[in-house]
Amino acid sequence: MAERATKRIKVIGGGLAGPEAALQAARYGCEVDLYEMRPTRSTEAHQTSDFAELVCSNSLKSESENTAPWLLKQEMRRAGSILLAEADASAVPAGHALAVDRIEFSRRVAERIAAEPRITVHREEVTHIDENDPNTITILASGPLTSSALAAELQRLTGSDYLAFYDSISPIVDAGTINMDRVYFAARWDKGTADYINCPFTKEEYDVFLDALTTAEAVEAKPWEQIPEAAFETRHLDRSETGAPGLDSETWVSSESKGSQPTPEKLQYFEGCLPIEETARRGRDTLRFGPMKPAGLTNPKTGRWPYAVVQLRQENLRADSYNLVGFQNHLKFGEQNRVLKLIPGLENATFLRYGQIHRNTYINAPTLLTETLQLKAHPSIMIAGQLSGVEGYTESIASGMLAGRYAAALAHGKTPTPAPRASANGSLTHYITHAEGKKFQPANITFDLLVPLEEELRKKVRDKKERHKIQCGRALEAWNEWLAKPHLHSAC
Ligand SMILES: Cc1cc2nc3c(=O)[nH]c(=O)nc-3n(C[C@H](O)[C@H](O)[C@H](O)COP(=O)(O)OP(=O)(O)OC[C@H]3O[C@@H](n4cnc5c(N)ncnc54)[C@H](O)[C@@H]3O)c2cc1C
Repeated sequence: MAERATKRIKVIGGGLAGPEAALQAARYGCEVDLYEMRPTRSTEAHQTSDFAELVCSNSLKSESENTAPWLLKQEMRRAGSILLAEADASAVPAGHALAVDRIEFSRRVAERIAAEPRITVHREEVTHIDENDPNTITILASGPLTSSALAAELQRLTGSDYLAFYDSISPIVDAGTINMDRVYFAARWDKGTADYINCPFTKEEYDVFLDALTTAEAVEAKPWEQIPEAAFETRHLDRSETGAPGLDSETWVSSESKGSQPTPEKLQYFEGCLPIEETARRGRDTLRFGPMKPAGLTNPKTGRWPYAVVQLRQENLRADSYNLVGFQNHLKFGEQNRVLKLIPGLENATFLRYGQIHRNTYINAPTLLTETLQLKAHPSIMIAGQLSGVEGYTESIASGMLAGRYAAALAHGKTPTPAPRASANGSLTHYITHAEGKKFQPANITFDLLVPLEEELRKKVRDKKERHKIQCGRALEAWNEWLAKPHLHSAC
């Protein structure tokens, strides 16, 4: 039984990081107030008032052993991440990836929160944070779509400007409206189970589709999409879903640009992270070698790879809806309905959701945050989730998990010990707190962030997979040691 903490924990945000932080802090004996503004006030992307709503894809990325997303999840499982456990319990078939039934996932998280007597839920927008309250540790986990009043409050506290960048949503199609005679199930290179529906194109079909896509009408930029006159770089981050084997069928790519205000005609996009129509404009074959890559996807009807392919990934356990992998876009809904129906097999499709693009907010963590996710200027305020500069569902949950544990230690009058640098969790934190402030970009977990192998070992082990295996082994060892440290247990 955990001993009672002397300070309360206030968690702002009922998305992914917030509930995980709240549940962790409660588990370690703290009284927690969890604030969520929905349904009173919603964001541009959320559609429900549920906790832990996945606003876009339903994938928590790769489960392939010795990949970076797998490593992060393994560490989280060992540390007892509550949301990841509920994600595991809500899993749907998705080849090498962990994808979840989003409704079931949210329902389970809500159940866990309701069952925790130490958590009090407040359905209200937080617009003020008292940095001088000696009795409260605040975890700010209000996400990439933090309400503007709270963003202004954050600016007051940090004294620095916030950033805006763009992020995209792929369309979802009603499975019952897919013409199954024209499509086929297959796993790329026959690796894993054949969970993806593939829509095969001939050259003629591809040409027609490409012409329609590149000339379709785009949405005008809304006020919330405008990039503010940022003090440092403005950026765009996007996901390009590839479905490639060995990957988690989802690769987030980012790059940066110095931004000026976008015009309605032309939003600023970044190399390697474009909406599908922008990628298509790069060249007639760009899609065929990118998100519409047919390699390894043999069509059983022809025995050959098609000219190009659109992959559909299962959305929920009932398998009654699928998302169009990599088809985030910024087209008008009517135009999407017209253009996407040119995809073979989707000629009579009903789209349950169209692609969209949204503003995101995050802080300049290298300047503002300590390795235990506390604001340097106000140590009783912590930042977790996407707002802290990590990128992705799993990374946001991981960050909430760490914040909850650190906050619990602080509430018990202990000094939290940061996650070890060698671990995936520690590497993510190390990245956001040590990257160059001026060029800071949010990041997913990748091997680039982990401690590299010594030069000698690198030369000896030529195979990349083998090197990754060694890095994962070292990370898990360091993580286990950290988990076993008494300072964490003394907080419970
Ligand atoms: C449009 C979009 C699509 C994305 N798609 C993906 C994807 O497909 N895959 C992926 O891995 N990542 C994706 N991300 C990135 C990121 O993983 C998610 O945004 C993730 O939900 C971040 O978790 P979080 O807990 O930090 O924030 P959120 O999950 O957004 O939770 C923050 C919560 O805080 C609440 N809130 C905001 N302001 C206040 C306030 N003032 N008072 C009280 N409550 C407040 C919000 O209502 C929200 O519920 C996407 C992001 C966006 C914006």
